Amino acid sequence: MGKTLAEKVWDEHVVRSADGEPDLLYIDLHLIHEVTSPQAFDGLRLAGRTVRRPDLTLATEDHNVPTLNWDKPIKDPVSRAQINALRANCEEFGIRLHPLGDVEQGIVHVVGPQLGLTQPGMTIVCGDSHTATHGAFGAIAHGIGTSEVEHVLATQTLSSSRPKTCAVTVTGELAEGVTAKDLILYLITQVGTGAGMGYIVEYRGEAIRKLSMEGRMTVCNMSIEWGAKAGLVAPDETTFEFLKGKPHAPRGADWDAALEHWKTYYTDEDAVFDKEIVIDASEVTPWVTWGTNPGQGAPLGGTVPRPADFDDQIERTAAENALAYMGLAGGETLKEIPVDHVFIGSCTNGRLDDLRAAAEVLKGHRVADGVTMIVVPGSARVRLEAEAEGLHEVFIAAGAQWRGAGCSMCLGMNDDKLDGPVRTASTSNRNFEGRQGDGVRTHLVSVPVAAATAVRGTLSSPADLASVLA
Ligand SMILES: CC(C)[C@H](C(=O)O)[C@@H](O)C(=O)O
Ligand code: SF4
Repeated sequence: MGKTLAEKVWDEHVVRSADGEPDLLYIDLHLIHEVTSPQAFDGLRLAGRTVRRPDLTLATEDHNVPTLNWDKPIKDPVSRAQINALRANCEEFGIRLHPLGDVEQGIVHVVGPQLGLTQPGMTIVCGDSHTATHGAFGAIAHGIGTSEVEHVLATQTLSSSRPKTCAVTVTGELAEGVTAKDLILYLITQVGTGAGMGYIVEYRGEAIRKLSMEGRMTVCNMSIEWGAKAGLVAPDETTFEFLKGKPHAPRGADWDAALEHWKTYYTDEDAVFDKEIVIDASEVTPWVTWGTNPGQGAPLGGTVPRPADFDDQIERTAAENALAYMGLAGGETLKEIPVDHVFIGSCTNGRLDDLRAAAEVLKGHRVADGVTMIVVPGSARVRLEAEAEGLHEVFIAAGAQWRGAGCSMCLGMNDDKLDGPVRTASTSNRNFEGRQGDGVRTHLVSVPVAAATAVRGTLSSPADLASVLA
């Protein structure tokens, strides 16, 4: 019997396998950031260990960094301590770090791909739940806990039970104006936030093949939001084109050899998945969450559901609680819901393509009165590339704030936190209670929807801007 893509990659990395025990896997790339690494380094120190492969380990500063005055000393004492600990640990253990001010500094899941470090067929881990982003290149990539970070630092291996495999086949094509973000939000609404538990998911089918690498990263990024251990896409010409010429991509004869090998990473015709989900791309429309988990979503063109719409008692209670937190009754027309803030950024939607899409919508428009909009590039390189194209001028002219790179308002671990019962439209991946600050009500949306919402002041799609004077 043939193998799935995930099985091929897994099998190539097994160092030791024994009946009834987890496999020991070799790890090709270990990414670290300031939040989940300090105790791991403490553990190494206590045990008198070194880092086994500093050359396969890369650190960046992302969660705790300020996006204003990022060239000045960090004011917040907690954030400063986190960043200083990372710097000291990287220095002591000989790990390459991209600190604030470095062109490669940025969100760990933006930095790996932009450097060409993320490649097909690799195993990639990071003490961060959105590591599946790297699966877009046909890698097995997933989050690990801090004790596992220590284990990987010390041994470059990870003890891991072989997950089951799941295929999400997206047939047909996404309609004009419908993005990868809408697709993944739609999927999670359909299957629920627990459907992927215990699985490595392969996203496949026509609509996935047509996505750019950025779109594939957006989809894979949110794999954890429906419980999957990892999400991946088989590499193809789009992948190879993206990687070619990137700083760490192979060159010359090495490139040819790599390419030949990368082309073996696909699911064999006769391979069998443990679970299959089929989605019709033509049913996906611009999507928005109304609740407090990424599966509580609805078409932007519709209304907020009422608790009574849910047959399942657990879902009904969850909807009641979510609506109460969100300050909604149910039944509201989504496009009439006013927002206070708009956040464009995060490892889901903070890449150059996303900023281009935002600028395209904002060009010639103004952010609505009473709305604050921040645009946060996923990395310093993305910021520079955006500025070279003049995108920042579009944002500033529209009245948005143009910031430095980092996780920013995706989660309240830095200065970019909001306070109180304010409402945001956010291109990030989590709308949990308190995620963007105490009491903050988050609606997850795509980049074009976020930009259009900033202009109209209520949840909107770019098509709605026709009626707004430029
Ligand atoms: C801080 C970090 C451990 C966390 C994660 O694992 O995902 C963060 O990145 C998040 O998005 O909530
Ligand atoms: S941008 Fe958000 S989701 Fe991504 S790593 Fe940072 S905090 Fe986590």
